[in-house]
Amino acid sequence: MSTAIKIFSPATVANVGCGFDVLGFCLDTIGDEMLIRKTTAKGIKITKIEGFDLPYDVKENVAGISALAMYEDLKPNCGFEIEIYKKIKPGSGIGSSSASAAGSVFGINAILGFPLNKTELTFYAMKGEAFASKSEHADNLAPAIFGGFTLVKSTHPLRILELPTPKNLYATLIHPQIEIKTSEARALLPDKLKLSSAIRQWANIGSLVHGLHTSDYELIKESMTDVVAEPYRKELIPYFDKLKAAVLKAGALGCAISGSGPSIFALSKGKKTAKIVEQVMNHVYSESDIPFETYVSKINQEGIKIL
Ligand SMILES: Nc1ncnc2c1ncn2[C@@H]1O[C@H](COP(=O)(O)OP(=O)(O)O)[C@@H](O)[C@H]1O
Ligand SMILES: N[C@@H](CCOP(=O)(O)O)C(=O)O
Repeated sequence: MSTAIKIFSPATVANVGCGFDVLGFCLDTIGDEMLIRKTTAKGIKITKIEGFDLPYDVKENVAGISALAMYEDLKPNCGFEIEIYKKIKPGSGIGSSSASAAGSVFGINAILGFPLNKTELTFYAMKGEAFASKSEHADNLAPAIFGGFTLVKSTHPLRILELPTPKNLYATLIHPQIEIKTSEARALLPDKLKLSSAIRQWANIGSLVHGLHTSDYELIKESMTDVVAEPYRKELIPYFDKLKAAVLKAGALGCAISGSGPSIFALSKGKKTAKIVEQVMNHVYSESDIPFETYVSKINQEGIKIL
C-alpha cells in the first residue's frame, strides 16, 4: 500500500448544450494536480494549495468536504493530507470545484487499495460539489471520474451511464477570464419550463445521445441546442452570440456555454476543424479587452488518473 500518490484531475464540460445537469465530457489538456498522503495521525488536512487562493479549512474546501464525507463512512485507521496544485480557475465553467472534489476521494481510495467503485466515488465527491454550487449535481464529476461522455441518469439513487465518443470528435474551448459562480448562474434560471421548451430539450438530449452511439455527426449537429439555460446565462458572457455564430459558420457541429460559463465550447468533426474554430474564437475575442485562453482537446477517455 503506497503512502503518497500524485494524481491528475481533469477539467470537464457539463451540460453539452442541451443536457443541463445530466450530460458531460472530460477534457484532456487541462486539469489540476493533487498529492494525497497517508498519515498516522487521524483526520483530513489540506496542507498546501498552489495556483489560486482557496480555503485550507476542510469544511470550506470542496476537496476537504468530499474527503471528509468518505472518511467518516470508511473509518480507516489512518489520516490523509491533501495538496492541491490548482490549474483550473475557480468559476471558469470547466469544473474547477469538481476536479478538486473528485481528486481527493479518488486519491484516498487509491491509497486504501480501491475499496470503492467509480459511482461510489462520485457519490462522495457530490458532497463537495454541492457546497460550491449549492446543488448536488454530478454532470462534471461523472466525466472527471469515468472519462469520456457520461449521462447522470439519476442522483438519488446515483446512476451514471457511460456514453461512447465518436472517433473524430474534438472540443475547442475559450475561457474568458471573468468569474461566474455556478451558484449565481443557477439562481438565474426559472423554476418552471414552458412545455414547448421542455419538448425541444428532451428531444435534443435523446438525439444527441443517439448521435454519440451511432457516430452520426449530422445528428449531433442538430441536437446540441439548449433552450433551457443558455437564453438566461448568455447575458453574462460578452460576445456569446457573435462567437457562436462565427464558430458554427466555421464548421463546428455545435457551440454552447460550458457548464455555467463563462467558458464556451464547440464540438467539431476532426482536429483540423477544431483548430480553425479555435482561430475564429481568438479572432472574435481579440476585439474585446477581456483576457482569454483557448484550447483544443480530444475527449479524454481515461478521466482522473494516478501520475
Ligand atoms: N478546491 C476548490 N476548487 C475550486 N473551487 C473551490 C474549491 N474549494 C472551494 N471552492 C469554491 O467553489 C467556488 C467555485 O465553484 P463553482 O462556482 O462551481 O465554479 P467551477 O465551475 O469552476 O467549479 C468558489 O467560490 C470557490 O471558492
Ligand atoms: N449543470 C451545472 C454545471 C456547472 O458546471 P461548472 O463547470 O460551471 O461548475 C450548471 O449548469 O449549473
